[in-house]
Amino acid sequence: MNKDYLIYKLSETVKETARIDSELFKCYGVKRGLRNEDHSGVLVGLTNIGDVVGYERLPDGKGLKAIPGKLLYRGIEVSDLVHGVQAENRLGYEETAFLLLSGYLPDREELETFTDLLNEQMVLRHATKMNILQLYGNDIMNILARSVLVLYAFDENADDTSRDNLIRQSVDLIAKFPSIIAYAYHTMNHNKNGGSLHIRIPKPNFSLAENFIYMMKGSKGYTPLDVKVLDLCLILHAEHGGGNNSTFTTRVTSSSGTDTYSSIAAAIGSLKGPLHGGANLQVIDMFTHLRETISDWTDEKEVKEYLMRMLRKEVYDKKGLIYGIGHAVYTVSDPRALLLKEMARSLAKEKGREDEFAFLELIERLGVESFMEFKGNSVNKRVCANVDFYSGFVYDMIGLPREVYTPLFAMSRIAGWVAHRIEELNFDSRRIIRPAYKNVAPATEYKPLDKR
Ligand SMILES: CC(=O)SCCNC(=O)CCNC(=O)[C@H](O)C(C)(C)COP(=O)(O)OP(=O)(O)OC[C@H]1O[C@@H](n2cnc3c(N)ncnc32)[C@H](O)[C@@H]1OP(=O)(O)O
Ligand SMILES: O=C([O-])CC(=O)C(=O)O
Repeated sequence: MNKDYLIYKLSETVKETARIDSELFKCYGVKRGLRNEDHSGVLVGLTNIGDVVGYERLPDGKGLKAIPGKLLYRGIEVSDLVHGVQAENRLGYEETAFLLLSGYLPDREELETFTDLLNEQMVLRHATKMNILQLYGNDIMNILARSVLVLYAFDENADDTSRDNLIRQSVDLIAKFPSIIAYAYHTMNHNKNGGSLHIRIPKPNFSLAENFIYMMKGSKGYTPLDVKVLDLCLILHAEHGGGNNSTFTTRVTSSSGTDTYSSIAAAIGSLKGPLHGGANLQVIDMFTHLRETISDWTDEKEVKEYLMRMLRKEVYDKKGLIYGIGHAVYTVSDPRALLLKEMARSLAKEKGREDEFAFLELIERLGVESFMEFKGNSVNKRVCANVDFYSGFVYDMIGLPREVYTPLFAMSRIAGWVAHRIEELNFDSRRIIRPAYKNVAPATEYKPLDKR
């Protein structure tokens, strides 16, 4: 048989054999996407780390009430954390990572030591650097996952899941992600576009945010506000409870007892998806498309009509989605998007890009409005802009290339992932995560090869 025909035939067959009638989910009480009928998530675990709040339960099980979103890291509201460091005119990602890992805010001495430790470990050893230079590829999330898997080979205690070792590995990964991503970008840019191969050594006195921009752009390529905004992005993306797709992936893989590198590589793969962390790229592509397609960026009628056509799958990528809008938990607002939007506004002023900011803000407002008109009654859910809505625009204003947008999410979220991995492996009553699937295929008899 022709091999291409076989692939075609398999694909045609799968059309039928991979199909599950949606009615069957109702019939067997199966929660699609581990979500209840009212859109709330099925409760599958307990955690002390992050808390994501988007609705309140009405008394007597009478449904959910949409409320402004709240995000707590170890019991502390993220907005308080952000305003706290801003009031002291400091940067805050290192403190956030410490908080997530340990469960408490570091004192001055602990913070200084932790920051020194991160800076020390940010410098990649020669073999790791050489490995990144050899990793050919078009996607930094993929290169990052492969680099993380290679770190396994350099770790003499890679499979040890004792608490001490997990903490050691966690700090090491938080420190190494910025260098891996920056070097991977320069390697890819060199291989694909003939760009210069910059291998800058991170500076011991820089914050993690500044070191990343420095490794990407050199010492003359950024302003203090760029560093402040990137640090804010890192604080805001660091953790989002146990249920988000990539953290849940970390928890599922950790529960089997696998090594840290395998578990984190899986989480990177999850985060890359366009419905999760990869949405920051989708938003910027959609924004670029709208900038080019909409003739008057202030014409609400023109913008809204186009967004409605997107929802009807008539234009753009014809997937029926407005990227950066909607969330599995948040309803009225995503607190991270609100904080990021205000930073984006200040940065747009500094960079002279206020027109684009105003256009993005209009897309946000009309995107929500169009969604509610188009889907509102059928899905009975309020939507808002999520954290991915403004992040790509912010990175673009800092002058970071689109290839690192989703990796930047990983660079921050690694703190949340490792905190959840440590929790998953350290409670007494833990069990391997192993839910059930109901088989709905009819029984079929085995036939010998020459009777098929
Ligand atoms: C860091 C993050 O991961 S934040 C999320 C980033 N992702 C995006 O921005 C992509 C666009 N948004 C989405 O796809 C979704 O809102 C998600 C994946 C974030 C959440 O999905 P869910 O929780 O399953 O959404 P929910 O159950 O409330 O959706 C209900 C309906 O609204 C639709 N919907 C949700 N968001 C959108 C959107 N942005 N545009 C169009 N339709 C949408 C869903 O497709 C679903 O339609 P259906 O009932 O016909 O199947
Ligand atoms: O919580 C989610 O499902 C997705 C999200 O916003 C995140 O992981 O930051």
